[in-house]
Amino acid sequence: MSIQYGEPDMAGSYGVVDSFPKDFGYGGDEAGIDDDSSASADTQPRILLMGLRRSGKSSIQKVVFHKMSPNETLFLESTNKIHKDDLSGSSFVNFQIWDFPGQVDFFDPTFDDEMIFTGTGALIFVIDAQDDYVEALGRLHGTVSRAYRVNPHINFEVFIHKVDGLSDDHKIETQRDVYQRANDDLADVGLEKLHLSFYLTSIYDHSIFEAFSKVVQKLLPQLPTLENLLNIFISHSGIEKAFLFDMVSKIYIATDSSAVDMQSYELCCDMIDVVIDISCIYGPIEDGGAYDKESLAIIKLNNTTVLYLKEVTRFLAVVCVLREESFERKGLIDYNFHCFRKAVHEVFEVGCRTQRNGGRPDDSLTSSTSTSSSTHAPNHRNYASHNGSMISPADYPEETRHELAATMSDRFDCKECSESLYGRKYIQVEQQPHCIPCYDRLHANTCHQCKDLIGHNARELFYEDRHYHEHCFRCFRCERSLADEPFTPQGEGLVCNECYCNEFSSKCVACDRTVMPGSRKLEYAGTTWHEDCFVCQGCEKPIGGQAFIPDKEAYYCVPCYEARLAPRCSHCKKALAKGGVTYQDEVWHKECFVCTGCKTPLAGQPFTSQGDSPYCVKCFSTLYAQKCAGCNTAITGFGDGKYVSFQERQWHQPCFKCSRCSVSLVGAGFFPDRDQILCSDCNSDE
Ligand SMILES: Nc1nc2c(ncn2[C@@H]2O[C@H](COP(=O)(O)OP(=O)(O)OP(=O)(O)O)[C@@H](O)[C@H]2O)c(=O)[nH]1
Repeated sequence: MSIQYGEPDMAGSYGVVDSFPKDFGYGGDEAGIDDDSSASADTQPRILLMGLRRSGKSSIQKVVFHKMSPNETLFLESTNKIHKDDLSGSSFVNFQIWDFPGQVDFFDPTFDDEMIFTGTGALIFVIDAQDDYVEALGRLHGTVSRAYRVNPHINFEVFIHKVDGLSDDHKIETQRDVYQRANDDLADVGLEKLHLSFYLTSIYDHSIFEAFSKVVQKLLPQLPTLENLLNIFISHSGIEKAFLFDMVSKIYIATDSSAVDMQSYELCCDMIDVVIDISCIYGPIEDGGAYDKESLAIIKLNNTTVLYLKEVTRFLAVVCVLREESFERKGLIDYNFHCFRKAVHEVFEVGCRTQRNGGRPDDSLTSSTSTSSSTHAPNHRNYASHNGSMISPADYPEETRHELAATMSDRFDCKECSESLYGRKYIQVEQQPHCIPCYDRLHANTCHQCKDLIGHNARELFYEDRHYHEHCFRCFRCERSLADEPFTPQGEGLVCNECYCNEFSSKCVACDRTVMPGSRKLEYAGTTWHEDCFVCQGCEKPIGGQAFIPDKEAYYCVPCYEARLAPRCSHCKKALAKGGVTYQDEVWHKECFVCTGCKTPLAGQPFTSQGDSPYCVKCFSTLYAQKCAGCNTAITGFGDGKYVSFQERQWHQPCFKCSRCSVSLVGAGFFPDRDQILCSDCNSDE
């Protein structure tokens, strides 16, 4: 099988560029690099993407560097020749990415491994984790051992890719297995020294950007300097976390030395997308670029966190995460940012001038550079003269700036052991710099789980005041990692949602699945539903927070109930959902049940009927009631008790008495005498 090279005229003409840092160029700032100083294409350092066919190499390159959406990669065609992607014009990092076809054959005579591996900074080997990876491991072994023999300075990076399809446990198990087998294979041929780094990646989340960031950072000789600059910047400005991002690729080329938590990183990545998208829509059309000197964005989240993005160079931006109260000192942050920006420019100026001088530092710089520092990595003293003017909140404003500038350019020692920190990594604790050993000894947190110290370079996760190694942050029941999962504290331990639900949560009566804590649910009559499962029996739509009517075992929204089941008012014939009155086996809206005579509502009032029609007392009395032969008022039956009836006449009971002596005749014998009624005594007197 023969391999074609993407640009045949360049094949075999590559200059020897040694390991990556040498002649490492940057897409510099406008004034930063002369045209003739940028590395020519054939001497640019390169990153190789290798792996079996369809492992995802081209997708990675397209998603990270060309903003292709992950779904579009489904339509990528197989690569059949080496594809060289030159990023020098569009990205901060001035390198080429070579995407190799999956079927690359090292034994083909046209495969010039000397030429390919000599100028390589990093070799990324992509393994499809959703596939059987035995063949991939064989190819990995063949590739890295061959490359190592040509250039032992290459960084070998293994992307265990497409992990979006795997469960968390499966991911960890796959990583462990790949790690074990790959290293065993190398040990078998005596290549124990060859170091492989492993990353779990997917183009469907931020993991691919994070992994690429790590790959690129390892190739940056300026990394310690940039980290220190960011440390100083954040500690003097009340910022919690800051990333220096390449805007095109969303690779962060440096961050301060506090642990990177994925959530902050993802927030910052999302912010960059928002800024670029909005600039593309509303930015000045004539400039063409979505990102320029004026680029600046502030996003206030609803949890009192602020994200602050500012342009540093044509390709780089700082994205900071800070609390709202710290952002009140925006003037201070901006002033310190200004110092930081100047320092970053100067750091890269050094690289550019060094390049122009053919690899020698120029005279003006050697006088202020310590002899031990690399020409590409100015030590702390180089930038101290710039960042020395950064000020802390307590020192703000004005006059103290100069004092600080003076003192910081004098000494820069570890607070504990007093050893010089120039050119070394350090960590700020309460604004005091500590060397790494002192930091680990005095300030590193103890893991709540294993009780060991969490060293400065271990990934640390914390919940309230408990700190954990990343690998100790697990569910105490099923042991799964909780790094990217919601969890609930249970006494001293943490449990994942699934375990928690199995034990404590209620089940939805509709679907019989667990109602996850924190999810929206509905409880009624001691039963629980997922919000979406509580649907109207009629229209089958979720009822949500609306009123509903239970009917036997079913529930209906009001419109469905009215349309299908509700009884109809005997008067207006409209549905009656609730309330109402029943009269003579028929239902009525309260407002429809009125006196047949005067139309006043009768609900809650005494009423009587004449035939089928209801009447209020007043109307009934006027229209139909008999008059009492005693008092001549109506006998209504309401409140006036029983009445007595004799022949054509009626009396209220109290009125039924002897017309002469007024003795009550109720229950006694009486004698009608024309209009009168008499007791037996008065009758015999006659
Ligand atoms: N699920 C998932 N699919 C991915 C991921 N990355 C790439 N793919 C898919 O994998 C398939 C192959 O991707 P390519 O980028 O063409 O693979 P390649 O390694 O360049 O293949 P060759 O050019 O043949 O060597 C495509 O359908 C991609 O959509 C990932 O992170 N997750």
